Amino acid sequence: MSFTQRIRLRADAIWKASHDHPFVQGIGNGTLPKESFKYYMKQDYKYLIEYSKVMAMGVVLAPDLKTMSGFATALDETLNTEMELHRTYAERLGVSREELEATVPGPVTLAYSSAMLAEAQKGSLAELIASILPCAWSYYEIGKALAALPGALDHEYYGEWVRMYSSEDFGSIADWLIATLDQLAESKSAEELDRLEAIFLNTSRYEYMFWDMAYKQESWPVA
Ligand SMILES: Cc1ncc(CO)c(N)n1
Repeated sequence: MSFTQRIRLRADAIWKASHDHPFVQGIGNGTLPKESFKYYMKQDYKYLIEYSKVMAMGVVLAPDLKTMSGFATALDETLNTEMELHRTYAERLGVSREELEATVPGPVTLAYSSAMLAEAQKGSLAELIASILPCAWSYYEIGKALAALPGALDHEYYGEWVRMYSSEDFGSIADWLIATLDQLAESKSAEELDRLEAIFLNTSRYEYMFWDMAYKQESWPVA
């Protein structure tokens, strides 16, 4: 079993909880309230700005040109393809570009972004990838699972979201991160692998919390 298969298995209960979350299921069967989706899109836009910075740090930490290029591709895909989805939905929701960019990050958005940035700043590429892998990988799994539900891909409102995250272009980034982490893991000690697993489990938990935050449109308890 590869290292990433091992940590994916350890995170299985968390990933299953995300998959079963009413927010995720609501995108798949079209019943998600638009207000929750609007809140999510705005928060996710802010999250993706920080996620992009982490990938840019991947370019800096990369040991060779091929790896630099992989992070540059992932960065471009996020800033110019994935975030374009958010900009398109914002327009449909009547949210201006200014309002979108001025979104105040909620508690989970801030905690999750900060956790990724902190791992990236420690200077090890493996830690950086372990922290962002649940993001790319779990969305691709969710995208594919929802795409298999009848009508989800063609849904007039949420179909575009499902098409984005089930797409091969999106999945190829997850596959590349998986392969890169497995390669880096080969030269790590057992202690270092445990540490990578702990990072992966933590950001997997944040993925669940992000869905839950969006469903509840949770904001700071004191404004
Ligand atoms: C919170 C979150 N995790 C993962 C992705 C996938 O890029 C996303 N857009 N948002």
